[in-house]
Amino acid sequence: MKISFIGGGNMATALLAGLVGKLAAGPDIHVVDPNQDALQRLDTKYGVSVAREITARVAESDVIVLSVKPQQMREVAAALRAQLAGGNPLVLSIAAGIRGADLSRWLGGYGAIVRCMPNTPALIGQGVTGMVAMPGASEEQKSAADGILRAVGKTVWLDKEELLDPVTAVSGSGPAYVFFFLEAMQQAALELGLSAEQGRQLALATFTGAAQLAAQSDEPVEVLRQRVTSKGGTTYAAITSMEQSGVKEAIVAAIKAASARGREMGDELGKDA
Ligand SMILES: NC(=O)C1=CN([C@@H]2O[C@H](COP(=O)(O)OP(=O)(O)OC[C@H]3O[C@@H](n4cnc5c(N)ncnc54)[C@H](O)[C@@H]3O)[C@@H](O)[C@H]2O)C=CC1
Ligand SMILES: O=C(O)[C@@H]1CCC=N1
Repeated sequence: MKISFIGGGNMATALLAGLVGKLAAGPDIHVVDPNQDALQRLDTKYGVSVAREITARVAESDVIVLSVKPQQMREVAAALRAQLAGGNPLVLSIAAGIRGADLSRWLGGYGAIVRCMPNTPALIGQGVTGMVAMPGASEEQKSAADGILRAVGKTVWLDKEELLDPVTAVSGSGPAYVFFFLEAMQQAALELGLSAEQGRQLALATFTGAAQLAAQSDEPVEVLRQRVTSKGGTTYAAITSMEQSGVKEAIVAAIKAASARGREMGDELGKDA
């Protein structure tokens, strides 16, 4: 498979890590980014072909991954539009918020588009990606998109594009919530007298172990939580404190705020001047 990435930043790097040597050889991957340092890093690490601007080379790809910031998508689509004339590669957008209809319009009515929302654990092959296809994407192209994202983790297909904003809020942004919770656990460990290294080991192993236990269990997470919580014991003290502080409500509100922001970005950035 020949794949081009427009934008060689964090997320493109995470995807490349899983793809190179599996779905595509280094030289069959082309990365466009104005940042010479980013290109140099990717070329050295993966032996990909690189360029600072979109050229005809991009149109020779089977799949073109749009991995720039949402705010750069319109400008990138305008530059890509001329190169797409006559061809039919799959355009795979990973940008938060940007809607398929807007992207299609910016690309001159182009139809072969799949939108997806990966997350950074893709870097270690443990990502999860929500995906939705626009009507002009063929079954073969959907399957190619699925293969690319499965090379870096799991995929979840959606039948409504609106659901990508909730997916962005839950799993796209989700690693940041986990890191935030880990930060809090590590801070508490330190304040209670453990060393930074001890706190890091205890917090990380607890998070990984509990997540794997939940994934392998048939029981709801609520039941698993209750099993840790002896009446009047230490966990009870902690959960009671969290309930009194409204922690669950705050997390639900935060994730809803992320979803609303995705929708708002779609409204703002999709508007034609
Ligand atoms: N970081 C994350 O956890 C996730 C990010 N995303 C989406 O991925 C996209 C990229 O995000 P990041 O990789 O975090 O951003 P980033 O800032 O690390 O990467 C963006 C790259 O695009 C390059 N760029 C800027 N203008 C360009 C142009 N005209 N042509 C080509 N390249 C250009 C920049 O030099 C930079 O290397 C965003 O749309 C974001 O919504 C999706 C899922 C998760
Ligand atoms: O924060 C953001 O907008 C992007 C999308 C999901 C993760 N990072």
